[in-house]
Amino acid sequence: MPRSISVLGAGSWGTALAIQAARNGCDTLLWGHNPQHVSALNKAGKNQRYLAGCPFPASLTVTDNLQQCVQFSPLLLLSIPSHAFKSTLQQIKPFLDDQPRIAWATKGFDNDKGSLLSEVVVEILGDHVLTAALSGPTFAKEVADGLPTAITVASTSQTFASQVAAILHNHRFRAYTSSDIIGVQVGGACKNVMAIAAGIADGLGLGANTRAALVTRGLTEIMRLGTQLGGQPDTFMGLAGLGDLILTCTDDQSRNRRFGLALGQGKGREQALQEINQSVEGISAAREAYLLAQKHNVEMPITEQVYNVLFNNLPPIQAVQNLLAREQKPEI
Ligand SMILES: NC(=O)C1=CN([C@@H]2O[C@H](COP(=O)(O)OP(=O)(O)OC[C@H]3O[C@@H](n4cnc5c(N)ncnc54)[C@H](OP(=O)(O)O)[C@@H]3O)[C@@H](O)[C@H]2O)C=CC1
Ligand SMILES: O=C(CO)COP(=O)(O)O
Repeated sequence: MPRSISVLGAGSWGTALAIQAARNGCDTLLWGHNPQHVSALNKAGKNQRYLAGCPFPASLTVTDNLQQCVQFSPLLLLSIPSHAFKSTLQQIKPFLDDQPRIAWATKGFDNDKGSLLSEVVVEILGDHVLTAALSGPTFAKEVADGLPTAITVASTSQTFASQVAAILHNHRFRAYTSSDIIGVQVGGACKNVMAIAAGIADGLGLGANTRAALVTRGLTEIMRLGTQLGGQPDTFMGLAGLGDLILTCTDDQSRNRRFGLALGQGKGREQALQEINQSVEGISAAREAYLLAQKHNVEMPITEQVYNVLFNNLPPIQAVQNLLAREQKPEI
């Protein structure tokens, strides 16, 4: 496979992944949907809006032309928010060749049907497409700054997983492979809901014990849903599970955690979103995970409380009380 990649989505994560691939000797084209933003990126040689202070390597260029981007490389990496995932696939479909290779770093579910993004790819493009999902504890800024990071690339094709991983892997960025594309996607989508929960608890000033309890019990319910959907238990103990859960529940670089913090401090949903002014994937993920849990009869009490705070105006402190009022039971 040629050493080239097209990255779709010029936000913080798409830009960081494009920088990483380009640094790794890959010809890289980054697509952004906003022509003014793309022109500013090309002019400045960096993404001031989303990744200030991280200059582009020479082998990275930016375009607003989707057809050009799709035809630039046989490997496409989507890093757009989940709400735009399906519509972007519909837009690229006419430009694809007969053996598309699609990877994505988006963390979330389909915002209409709650499907996994791998199911959306099959629905829109067919089941002949080679697919891979990237997930793990990876703040964009730290990757762009070249700080050591590890990620999981999951595909049902070991060969494709290795090809995608090789484009990104280097001495500062370890790209592991996995065959569990379901578990990796569920871990990445659901940890954002737990980061909102942990943020709410910290915003309410509930302390370190509460946070650790939420992370641990959060992992339990993510595993319940993930294994019910076909994921492997071990995946949830790995980078795309526990690794990313710890990262986003405990560090204020996480937008989901900061959103929860704001809610816990008494701010409204719209004010919190405005202050963050970037993707907060845990909001739609809370709704989709809650509905999936109902559909599959999976117990997800933390997700349910986050859903009620976000969509039924439940006061955050009442959500905590509801969790604490649950019946006593065995841990495992
Ligand atoms: N940031 C991170 O550290 C990480 C993020 N992720 C995941 O990556 C995905 C992307 O998030 P991230 O880059 O952080 O988000 P950002 O909020 O940083 O950027 C979002 C980008 O998507 C663009 N966008 C919005 N709507 C559309 C659309 N309809 N079509 C195309 N582009 C659109 C935005 O453009 P505009 O500026 O015009 O709104 C912006 O460029 C999410 O699923 C996130 O969970 C995963 C790992 C790490
Ligand atoms: O997914 C991420 C890190 O792995 C980024 O988390 P936030 O979207 O909460 O900032």
